[in-house]
Amino acid sequence: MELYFAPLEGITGYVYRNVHARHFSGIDKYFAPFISTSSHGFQKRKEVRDILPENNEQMHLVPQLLSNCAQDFIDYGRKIYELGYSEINLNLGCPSRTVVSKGKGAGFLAEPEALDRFLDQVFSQLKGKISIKTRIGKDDPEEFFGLMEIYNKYPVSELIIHPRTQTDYYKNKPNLKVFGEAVRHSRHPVCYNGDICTKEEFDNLTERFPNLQAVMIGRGFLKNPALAQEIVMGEHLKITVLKQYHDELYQQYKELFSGDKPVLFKMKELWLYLIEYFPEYEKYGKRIKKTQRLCDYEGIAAELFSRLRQS
Ligand SMILES: Cc1cc2nc3c(=O)[nH]c(=O)nc-3n(C[C@H](O)[C@H](O)[C@H](O)COP(=O)(O)O)c2cc1C
Repeated sequence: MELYFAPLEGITGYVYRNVHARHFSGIDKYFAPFISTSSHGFQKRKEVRDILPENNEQMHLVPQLLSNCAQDFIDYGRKIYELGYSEINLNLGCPSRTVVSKGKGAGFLAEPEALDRFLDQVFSQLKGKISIKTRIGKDDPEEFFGLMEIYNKYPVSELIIHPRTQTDYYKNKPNLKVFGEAVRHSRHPVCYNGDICTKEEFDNLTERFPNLQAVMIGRGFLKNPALAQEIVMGEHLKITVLKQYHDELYQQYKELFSGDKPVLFKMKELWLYLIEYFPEYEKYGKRIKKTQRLCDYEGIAAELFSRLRQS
């Protein structure tokens, strides 16, 4: 069974992925955050930079596209295969209102006929591997049975299922009953995604579903960046390595951005998840959220690591 690092837009860009891959092992594939297609081709240099092979040498990367236009997907897809990638992932899970209102991400799930036509055109014209990351419906988990029939018609290389509906966002619990039905009825290898943050949660899931191709983890890896090696090799997170990982990430963001604000923005987003690992995390979490200057941030981070060493 393989372990995948989920795409987390705004957090797991190439700088983050490289730092993570340098300090922690056990990840079979990293998925890049989505690139939204348009009829004008790649729009932002930032998007291309994120998936350039020279920026991703230390990992197996799968680029992801967010699209409801088959021709745009095909045009972007060809460019991505030309870069040397063997797999592209289609995002049918993003629940954000701006994405859904355009009929993309999980919004596309509400239009099964259009989705069927989209997949028909894409699979007949693109010859590389295409995997799908999907939620189980727009509003109702029952939608998934119809969606499965559509997915089963095409040579999808892997079906990654986050068993929530779009309207669930990240609330409620993943629907393991519907996920189990999907595992039984899918023609394709299935990967589970959602709410796995500890080895115990991983073990419970894989005991219940022993035939999964892979498990994809997002926030769990942000909370404990050594979780994959803990699952695979029983190696727990070491404070020294965690500190090196933090320091290198911080350093790289300082080199990349000018001014305190964008660096703090990136680090604050990371701490939203990482903080739970530290003692008295609520108090420190608030202090990090409030900081406006890098020098103050550095003081709080140093205090957090020294508290962790003492605990
Ligand atoms: C901040 C954030 C950004 C995300 N960005 C993406 C994205 O670019 N593409 C995608 O398919 N899913 C995205 N997701 C969803 C995650 O990949 C994943 O499916 C979700 O967090 C559930 O898995 P987890 O419980 O292991 O985190 C994002 C989630 C969060 C919280």
